Amino acid sequence: MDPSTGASGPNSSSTASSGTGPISLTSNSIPINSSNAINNSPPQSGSAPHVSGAHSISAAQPHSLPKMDRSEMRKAKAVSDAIDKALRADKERLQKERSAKLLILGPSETGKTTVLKQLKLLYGRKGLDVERQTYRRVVHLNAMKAIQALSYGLQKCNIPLEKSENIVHLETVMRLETTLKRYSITSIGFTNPAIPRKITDAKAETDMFLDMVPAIKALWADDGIQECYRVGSNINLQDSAQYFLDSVDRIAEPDYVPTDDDILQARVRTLAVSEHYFNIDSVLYKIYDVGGQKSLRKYWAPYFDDVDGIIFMAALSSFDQCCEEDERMNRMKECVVLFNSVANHKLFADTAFILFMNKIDVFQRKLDSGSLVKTHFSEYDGPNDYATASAFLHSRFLQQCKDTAKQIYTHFTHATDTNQMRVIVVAVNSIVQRMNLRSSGLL
Ligand SMILES: Nc1nc2c(ncn2[C@@H]2O[C@H](COP(=O)(O)OP(=O)(O)OP(=O)(O)O)[C@@H](O)[C@H]2O)c(=O)[nH]1
Ligand SMILES: [Mg+2]
Repeated sequence: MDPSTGASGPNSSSTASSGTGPISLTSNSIPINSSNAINNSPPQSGSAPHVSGAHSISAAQPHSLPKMDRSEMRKAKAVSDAIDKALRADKERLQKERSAKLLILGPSETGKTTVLKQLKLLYGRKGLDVERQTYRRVVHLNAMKAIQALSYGLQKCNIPLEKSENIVHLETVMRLETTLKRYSITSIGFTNPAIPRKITDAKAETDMFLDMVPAIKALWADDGIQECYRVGSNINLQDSAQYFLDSVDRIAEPDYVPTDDDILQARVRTLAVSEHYFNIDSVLYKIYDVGGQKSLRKYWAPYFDDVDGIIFMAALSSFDQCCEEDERMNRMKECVVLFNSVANHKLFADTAFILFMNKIDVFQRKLDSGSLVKTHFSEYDGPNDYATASAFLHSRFLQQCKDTAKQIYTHFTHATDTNQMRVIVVAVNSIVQRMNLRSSGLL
């Protein structure tokens, strides 16, 4: 698959290519409630020269100027402070005028937090450095969960192990089930010091992982497990399974530090809505990442007011998966239902609506390994190739819009690919800005 660059248009789609040249965007990622949220932004044109002029009053005076007495100095200082204050207010007002609120919505595991990580990488001052060390344990847990899911999948799909001597490893992995359940990784457990120590004890997790390394390596090399990886679409396996299982030696190194790619591949379930600030092309974006599980969707509504843009994430690769919460429901069909309720929401009538058909790489891999779209969408009678099948699945979403004039901008995305996301974020920014100008009557 070789995605080609193209501008996205209303109710049409595009896939941005990797490797496009650098972009000239200034960037800032500012933590919530940060008092320097505005001050850290680049100065607005016209304000800086006045600020320096105002400050010169309290600096040492040149000899040629008449001397001021104390009361005159105080007055001058008061005037200077007042000018500073007015300039600050002006700067904040200008900043607010060039700001946008963006929600990232969609079901669980569609890649919402991954897009946010990319924004941190592309526009954050510290990239992913703040969380890098914490991800060490996440990576170890992800690798253990991956081999565990494959071991259970082996039984579910009735596939025998290639080497009988690996049975002992299979038993080791199965025995870990209850232990691993305790170590469920969520965005709350990830950051909340109030969570019981056992769950946040990174050393215990890493030790457990190191003990399991021989079992993980032996099982991952077994043809039975490999077969299960190829054919098991419903064994609850993370998309990053292969990435981490191929990297076991590297991530088991004593001085292992997660790379940016490791962090993008790592899976942490989001439980609480989080707010993030980014300065993209001099526009201050307030971006919300939400938890996509069904039980968490009731927490989305309070954020629906005054939204300038929505990125709705759908996983193209979920066409052959069932929902985690309800095994009888197809994941993509459930996603289409959710899309219907968001796209037709009355509060979003004038909101820029961007649909990310994500995980194109996993989708391609599934088609290549013989998973048939027709098996899950009986009305589909086209060939099982990327172009036709993705267009069909995309049309399921577009059909949901009751307002036929509503513009849905689609991108076919690979959210773990930073080069592709760099191009797509620029396109999203321009869509949101265009919609803003239009709704304020300036376009
Ligand atoms: N291969 C591949 N993996 C992806 C892609 N996008 C996201 N992932 C992986 O999918 C997993 C889930 O992604 P998240 O960003 O955590 O999903 P989410 O939508 O935030 O899920 P919730 O927080 O539960 O709502 C992670 O392991 C990501 O690395 C993609 O385009 N390709
Ligand atoms: Mg998330």
